[in-house]
Amino acid sequence: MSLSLYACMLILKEHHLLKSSAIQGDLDAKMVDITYDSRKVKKDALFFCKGDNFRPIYLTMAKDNGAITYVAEQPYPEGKGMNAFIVTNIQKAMALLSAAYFDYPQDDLFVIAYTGTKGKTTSAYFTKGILDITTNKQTALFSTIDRILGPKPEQRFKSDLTTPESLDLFHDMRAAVDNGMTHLIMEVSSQAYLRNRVFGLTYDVGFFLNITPDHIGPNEHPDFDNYLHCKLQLLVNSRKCVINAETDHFDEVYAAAKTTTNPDSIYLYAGADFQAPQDIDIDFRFESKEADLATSRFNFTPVTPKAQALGVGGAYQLSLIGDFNESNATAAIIAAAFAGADTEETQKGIANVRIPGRMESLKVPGHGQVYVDYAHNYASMKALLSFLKKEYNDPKLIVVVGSPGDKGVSRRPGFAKVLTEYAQQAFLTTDDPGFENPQDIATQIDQAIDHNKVNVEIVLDRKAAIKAAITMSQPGDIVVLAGKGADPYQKVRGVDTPYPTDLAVAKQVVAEL
Ligand SMILES: CC(=O)N[C@H]1[C@@H](OP(=O)(O)OP(=O)(O)OC[C@H]2O[C@@H](n3ccc(=O)[nH]c3=O)[C@H](O)[C@@H]2O)O[C@H](CO)[C@@H](O)[C@@H]1O[C@H](C)C(=O)N[C@@H](C)C(=O)N[C@H](CCC(=O)O)C(=O)O
Ligand SMILES: Nc1ncnc2c1ncn2[C@@H]1O[C@H](COP(=O)(O)OP(=O)(O)OP(=O)(O)O)[C@@H](O)[C@H]1O
Repeated sequence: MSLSLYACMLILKEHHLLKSSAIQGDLDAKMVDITYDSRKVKKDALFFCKGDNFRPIYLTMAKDNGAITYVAEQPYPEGKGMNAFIVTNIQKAMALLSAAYFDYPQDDLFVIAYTGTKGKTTSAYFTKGILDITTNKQTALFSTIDRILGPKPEQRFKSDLTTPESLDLFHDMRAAVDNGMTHLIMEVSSQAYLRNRVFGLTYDVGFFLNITPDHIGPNEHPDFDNYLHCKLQLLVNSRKCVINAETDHFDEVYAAAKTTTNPDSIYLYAGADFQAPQDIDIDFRFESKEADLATSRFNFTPVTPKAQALGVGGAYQLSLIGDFNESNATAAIIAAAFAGADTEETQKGIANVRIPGRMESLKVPGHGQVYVDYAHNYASMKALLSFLKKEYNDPKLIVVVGSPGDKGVSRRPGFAKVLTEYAQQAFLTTDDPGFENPQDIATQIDQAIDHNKVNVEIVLDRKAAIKAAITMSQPGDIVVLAGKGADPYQKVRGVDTPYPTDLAVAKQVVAEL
């Protein structure tokens, strides 16, 4: 892979990003490496000076290590003797130049993108389950949990971000193409748009699953309007748009899709009981059928002619319970149909999908049933707890939960509200406290709980909280270990401190009972 100075200049000029440039020699000179990390620079590299924590010394290091060109929002004396492109927006410049450097790998992939406050990972995994059959395992996945770039075990690794930095994104897309992948399913966070990680990227099909307040606060979105605005960009950048008609802010969401997409290429889905406004045609409906505590069954019905043309209507079964997962599965079925899956492949592929940390359960002899789930805001906890209340016929709910530090501050009153509405017993504990004191976070949640309705204990040691919850539970009770899913660490003061996972801790507790 390589990129010439001339190509950089043209791309930056075309997008009106170039403020000034300093070229040391021949414009045809080529960069054969690209990075934003001075520690990874190789000979003849293109280096991006970006980030809140960028220091000019990194440019010195990059130059010493062989970088010949830098891109930055201001000139640096440390870059003397190098080629320089000074740009108005480093994140946009990095996305565009990275796509060019890796030779536009998105053009060789059918790209399906999901955004939404909840359900991205689940929908992405359901889609992968189906398309692995349709494409014979030639489907890549960029999710919060894993990044899968090929069929071999060494082509799969844990994700650090839901949506990678642009340079990493295009690097991994190129690797996926080189590994023979033909399709890509990716989760797109609102942060990805806020930070221009996906700037210039167009998806073949883009999904808007839902939106509720989250990710608002220092280091994230300044307010809900900004959060919504960022999420809407996914639809603006999709060739076909698929929208959950039951989402809050539907009118704004539909309007965003229409700005760049003809209504013929916009599809809506909803549950069977959803009353749509008169001027709206729902293209796909799903309807719950009988379910047990291990399996969910539902019918999926294309209603309009354009939906029927996709041809994947029928009866479906999931190994992941929760009525919200039928909505996620509906999105996945539509995505797979656009990618060419038929009904049989879709039914087979989706039926056995399980996702680490989502609705994992554990039977505990002599005690209540344990559920581990990644629900970590008001909307997802409400979906989870109301589902369990209904399915288990109003059991006693014992919930272990904490709220992270340094972000998502709105989750704290949200947890207090949902615990007051549904739980009988809560153990407030630690969940990625970052640079905050976990006791303060727990106290903030506790203060907003109605103690006439819920008994609350603060047990900061998460393992001890899980032990206390399981030990006190009686047969017929439900113990919910919420918020961490399958996370194998606690983020404490900038360090990912190893943690065995909630399910592993629960199993250990049960073994010792
Ligand atoms: C606020 C935010 O999005 N920050 C991301 C961003 O950081 P940044 O651009 O400010 O970079 P930085 O960490 O300040 O580093 C400064 C620069 O110096 C460089 N450096 C550093 C040391 C050195 O010796 N040499 C050197 O060159 C670094 O490589 C970097 O380029 O780019 C980094 C990758 O280059 C990300 O790791 C980082 O995500 C942080 C860790 C993060 O937690 N982000 C969360 C909020 C996030 O993005 N979450 C969403 C999901 C949430 C949602 O649904 O919205 C996600 O997509 O994961
Ligand atoms: N459609 C939905 N509506 C409401 N809650 C949901 C929905 N889908 C999943 N959830 C809940 O949210 C949790 C997280 O689900 P999932 O990981 O699929 O979402 P996500 O959008 O990837 O979340 P995040 O951005 O936090 O990583 C699940 O464990 C479940 O409790």
